[in-house]
Order: sequence, then structure tokens, then C-alpha cells
Amino acid sequence: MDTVYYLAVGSVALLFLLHYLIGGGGGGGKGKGARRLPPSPPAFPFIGHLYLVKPPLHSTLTRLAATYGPVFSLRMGSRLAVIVSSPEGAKECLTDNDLIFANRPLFPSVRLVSYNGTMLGMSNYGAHWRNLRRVAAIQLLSAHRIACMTPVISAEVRAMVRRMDHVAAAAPGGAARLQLKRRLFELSLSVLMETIARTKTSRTEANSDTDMSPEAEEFKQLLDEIIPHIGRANRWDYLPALAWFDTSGVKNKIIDAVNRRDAFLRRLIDANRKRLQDGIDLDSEDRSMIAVLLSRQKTEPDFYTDTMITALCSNLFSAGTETTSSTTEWALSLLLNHPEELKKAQAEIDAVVGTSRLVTADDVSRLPYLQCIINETLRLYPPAPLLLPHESSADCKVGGYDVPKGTMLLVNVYDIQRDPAVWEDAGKFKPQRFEDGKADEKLMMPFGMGRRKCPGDTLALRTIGLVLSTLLQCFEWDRVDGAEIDMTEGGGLTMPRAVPLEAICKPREAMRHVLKEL
Ligand code: HEM
Repeated sequence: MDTVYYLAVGSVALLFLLHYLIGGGGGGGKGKGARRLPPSPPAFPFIGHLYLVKPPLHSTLTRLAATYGPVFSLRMGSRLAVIVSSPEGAKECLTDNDLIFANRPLFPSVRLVSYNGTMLGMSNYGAHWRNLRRVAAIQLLSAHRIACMTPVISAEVRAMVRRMDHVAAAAPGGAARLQLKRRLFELSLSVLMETIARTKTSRTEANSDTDMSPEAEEFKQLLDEIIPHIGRANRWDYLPALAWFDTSGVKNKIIDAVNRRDAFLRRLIDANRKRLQDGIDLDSEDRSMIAVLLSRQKTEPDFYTDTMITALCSNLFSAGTETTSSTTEWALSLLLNHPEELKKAQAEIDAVVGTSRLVTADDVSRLPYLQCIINETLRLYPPAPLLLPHESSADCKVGGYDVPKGTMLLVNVYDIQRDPAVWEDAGKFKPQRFEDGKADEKLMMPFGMGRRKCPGDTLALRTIGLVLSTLLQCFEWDRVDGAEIDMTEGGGLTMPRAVPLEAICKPREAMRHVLKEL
């Protein structure tokens, strides 16, 4: 199969060469003499720098920035990309030139998963995007909605802790070896399912102590099938002329997973439609987001189509689950490798909350050291290390270089937040660097910046704070066989751990009576 592929690449490269020779130029070629593009490594004809693009992409780009500087360019097949790895460059792109860089590149793979680029996170800047963003902000992510969601988050955290306590009680010595990611993913998904769709996961007596509900299992599986194909440099994403030589069948794999994802979401939408038809939830204050959108469908059917509702739910579920659960998993991993910090966090919770009740969402704002731990985790392991790709809608300048219209922008947040010129002991886990506003002047941007900044940051931080503090309050944590936790980063659009975290979890003696009441 690969022979066919390389033959095809060879033939098309030849065509491109001819195209150059007869004067057509390529990529940024028109008027190239007058342009000063950002520096870049040597490129091959046709594929450009694709040969350099190895996962995880943020690490490759960090290495290249060390040689080519904080603003450099790569030609990824047919697409010019500018990579920015300095706080100044990031600000220049996402504050001074924010409007110019507010578009998203529409790759063939993205087209497939985003309803042709109409999803909130993937659509270009404009009236459609503004409407979607307003709907998401008002119906799910506003301060008011998040306040309404807080009891749901608390209930899900309690349920997770109860299940973990049961598993520990049944394990030898009352300490269980747990894989955390699956439980944390389920929690994030359950919170979103309840608020977006007013649908509880279908846990029964029989599966009450498993680490994932059937719905979480199904949705996680779908994301695991879709996400790796989107963040990666698929040949056919960057070499669209070769779309029909998709020898590894990426396109069909994506289509299959997307169809199953849509069926999952349609079930939630249909259940809400039925409730509305039965006169349930018609006007209640805490109606689901889907119920609100379905009622609007009656008056504005052209905007609130079923596809729009499915796309928005899909976007919120996928944006809100992996990111939030990965951050908590990274935070626990860091704490397990730094037991003195773990003890310090537990001591703070004991001092502020005590051991006679569970920590609440309101307590979290009174736990400054816990906030420092979350900040430090997001600094070292930003779940979207390159943000989402942006695209320029007009010619502009970045770092004094010319950046043509249609260029993809990757902001290497991972590199920026580990810059040794800005952060002392940049690679080390030191939560205290955030104490007393000491790092306020430094650029932290795990949620991005400007118009396309993450609209879910408040919800994410609230969830992570409550989950992490509850896990620390209720359990003693230990490494499996005392071995150092492997901190290798995985690749993809998000930055998961390469190896899911496993840890030994044992209920804290002082919390036994509270756990018994859950
Ligand atoms: C720790 C958790 C999270 C992190 C680190 C995170 C980070 C990000 C980043 C970096 C972006 C892209 C910003 C850019 O392109 O400049 C983004 C976009 C987005 N995020 Fe989040 N996110 C998190 C949680 C959430 C949650 C809980 C939701 C909602 C349920 C959410 C919804 C979205 C949406 C809808 C977008 C697309 C915005 C747009 O393109 O206009 N995120 N997020």
C-alpha cells in the first residue's frame, strides 16, 4: 500500500516541480521576493516540513524553536504554519492581531468531525460563531449556570468518592490500586450530561462500583478513536491532492466514529424532545441546555436545527471531558512524585475544612495552596499545549516577519510556560511560585487568550478544584510499589499522560465516619 502512496507522492511532486518551472510558484511564492517569512528549516519539495512532524507535536516544535527562534514557520504539505513560542509573540498574535487570527483552519479531518466546520470550536470567526458562543455562554457556561451546576458537580464527586471507598474496602489491607483517568473522565461527562441533557448515566446495582458508567465508556471510546486523528499530521489533511490515497483508511475510521458519536447525542436530544412533548420541563428554571434549544427551534428553526444542537453538544462534551480529567490526573501524578506537597495540601484542607464534613465548592476558594497546585499543573501540563490551531484572515506581521493570509498559527503554550528566562527552575513542580500573587505578571495561557479563549475555564477550574480537594481530603495516596510516576506526555490534540495514572488509594482514618455517610 505504501508503495502506491509514495508513487503518488512522487508523481504529484513532479507536477508541482513543473508548476514551479513554468512560473506558477507555490505557497507563499507570489511576491515572495518582497516578503520576509519567519525562518524555517530546510524543506522537501511538495511535503515541505512534514518529515519533521513527529508526535508529540509540541515537543517537536519546542526543539525546533530552540534552533529557529520564537517565531518560525513550517510548510506542512500545502499549508504554511507559523509557530510562536514566546509570551511577546503570543500577545502579538492573540491581542494585537486577535481579530486577524480568529479563524480556524478547516482540515479534511476537522470537516468530518465538525459538521463541515460549523461547530463552535472549529468555525471561522463571524456571525455564526458569535451566535453559538453566546448560546454556549448563556445556556451553560455563565456564572449563573455554573452556580446552578455546582450541586450536580458535588453530587458526582460524592458518588465517585463513595465508589472508590467501596473498592478500597473490598481490597486487601483496605487499599485499592486504581486507575484514575477513567473515573475522572466519567465524572466530567456525567456533570455535562446532567446539565446539558438532564440525563443521568445508567448505573445500576450491578455496575454501581465500576470505574465507568456505560455512557462514559461509550463516549470515551469514541473520543479515543476520533482525537488522535485530528491533532496528528494526517497525510490527507496536509496533502489534500492525495485524499484518495488514504491508504491507512483514516477517513473511514473517522466517519465510523462520528456516526456513532452522533447516534449517542441523538439519543440525548430525542429524550429531551419527548420530555417537552409530554409537557415535562417546559418552563422550569433549571431546564437542560438541550430543552432550551429545542424550544427555540420552534421560533427560529433555521438557526436551532437538530444539526446545530448536536454539534454544540458534541463540542461541549469533547472540549470539557478530556481536558478537565487530564488536568486532575496530571495534578495527582505530580503530587504523588512530590509527597511533601501532597501533605501540605492535605494539611491546608484539614485546617480550613476539618475532617467532620466533606469539602464544598465554596471552601475551594479558601484553599490558596490548592489553587497554586492547580496553576502549577496547568503551567507544566497544559491540556491543549498548542491551543487549537488559528488561521489568519488577512496579511499581517508577527515578530517583524510577514505572515500571509491563510497561514495556520500554532501557539506553543507548553514552551512558553516552561521558558527558563521567565520561570526559575522552569521544569520543576513548585506550586509555591504562585503564592501571594508572585507570578501574576507572568503569562499563563492554558485556556488561550483573546476572542477564541476557552469559554469553559470557570467551569473547568471549579470542577478540578472540587475533585482534587475531595480526593486529597478523603484518601491517602501512594505510588504503586513505591515507583516514581512516569510523567511521559502522550500526543494528540490534547496532552494526555502516555501511561494512565495508577495509584494506591486508602481512605484516611480521620475521614472514615464522613465516608460512611455518603
Ligand atoms: C482544564 C480544562 C480546559 C482547558 C485547559 C481548556 C483549554 C482550551 C483551549 C486552549 C482552547 C482553545 C483556545 C484557542 O484556540 O485560543 C479551548 C477552546 C474551547 N473550550 Fe476549553 N478548556 C478546558 C475545559 C473546557 C470546558 C469544561 C468546556 C465546556 C464544557 C470547554 C469548552 C471549550 C470550547 C467550546 C472551546 C472553543 C472556543 C472557540 O473556538 O470559540 N473547555 N479550551
